Amino acid sequence: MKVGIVGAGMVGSSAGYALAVMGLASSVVLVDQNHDLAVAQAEDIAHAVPFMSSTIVEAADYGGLAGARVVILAAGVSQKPGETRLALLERNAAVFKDVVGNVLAVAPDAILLIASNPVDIMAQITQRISGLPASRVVGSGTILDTARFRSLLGRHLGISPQSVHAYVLGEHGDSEVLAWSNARVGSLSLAEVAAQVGSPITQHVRARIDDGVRNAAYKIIKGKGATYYGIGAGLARIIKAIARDQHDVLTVSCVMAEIGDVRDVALSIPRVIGADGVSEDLMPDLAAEELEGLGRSAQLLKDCVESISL
Ligand SMILES: NC(=O)C1=CN([C@@H]2O[C@H](COP(=O)(O)OP(=O)(O)OC[C@H]3O[C@@H](n4cnc5c(N)ncnc54)[C@H](O)[C@@H]3O)[C@@H](O)[C@H]2O)C=CC1
Ligand SMILES: CC(=O)C(=O)O
Repeated sequence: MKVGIVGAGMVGSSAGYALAVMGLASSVVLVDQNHDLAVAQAEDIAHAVPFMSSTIVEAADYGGLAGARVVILAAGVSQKPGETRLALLERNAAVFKDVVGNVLAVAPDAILLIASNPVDIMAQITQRISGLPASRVVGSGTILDTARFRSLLGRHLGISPQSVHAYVLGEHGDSEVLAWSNARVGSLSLAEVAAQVGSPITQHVRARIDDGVRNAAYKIIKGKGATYYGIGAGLARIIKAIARDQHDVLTVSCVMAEIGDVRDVALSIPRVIGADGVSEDLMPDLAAEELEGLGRSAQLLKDCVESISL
């Protein structure tokens, strides 16, 4: 399977690296307006391949994306320390006006996997520009926030994050909702497991984990300028579900006809994803305050998307 990546910066190259070392694609093609950067990233990643897989990694112009089953869109600007994701909207919307048309001109059948921020709104803009069905325009959404939540819960409990089933919903951003009420570990409720391992989820623990998830990007960007390993692996995980038609449940962002009182908005809930993109939305049963938070998140995203003229 060929995977294209537009935007060969930190996020795009990290996704390319993850795909190559995991051997999830037969070919990865990097495209960037800075062609020299794309060439350098492709070469560097290609030098990891002999240790891990047989993926062919190349840089190209848009023509090189012909035949790609999935194209990751990671082009545009990223946050400076202290800047919100929403502050990037106008600049990245302008970038996508060119990028989406260029991709579809050569890869009309591809699934578009959006990473650029603010990712929910960029996914919605991409769907509008492309006219593709929502199922084929997939934002990475809260896949990364969900991983952060599982990582912190797992660390608190002394249990592998892969055995923690907990989701972050709504915006990939400040208004996101940690779905504590239906978090499970193995097949047990979080409270049961926490009691059995002697690590209760007190209000203090909950606040610490919430802060660790919600503000992770701000802290990492302050420390090293950008986040990229987490999302690189997250994008590769979504592509694994597509490449192997796994029908996995992942929190990705897609335009939904309605959520609560808000119509036509992209945000994350658990969704089934396979070879054709998203096939099902799985709306979880939430506590009242989580449902209210999700409604506020949806309304905020809707207001932002309406503020942008396309
Ligand atoms: N969805 C998520 O969970 C995450 C999203 N991001 C977002 O991903 C995006 C990329 O971040 P980084 O890779 O760190 O930025 P970066 O600055 O390292 O890379 C962006 C690349 O886009 C290229 N680019 C800009 N305009 C272009 C155009 N018109 N055509 C082709 N290429 C173009 C630039 O030349 C640059 O190489 C940002 O919007 C960032 O906020 C970052 C981390 C996590
Ligand atoms: C930058 C970003 O969106 C993140 O790391 O969550």
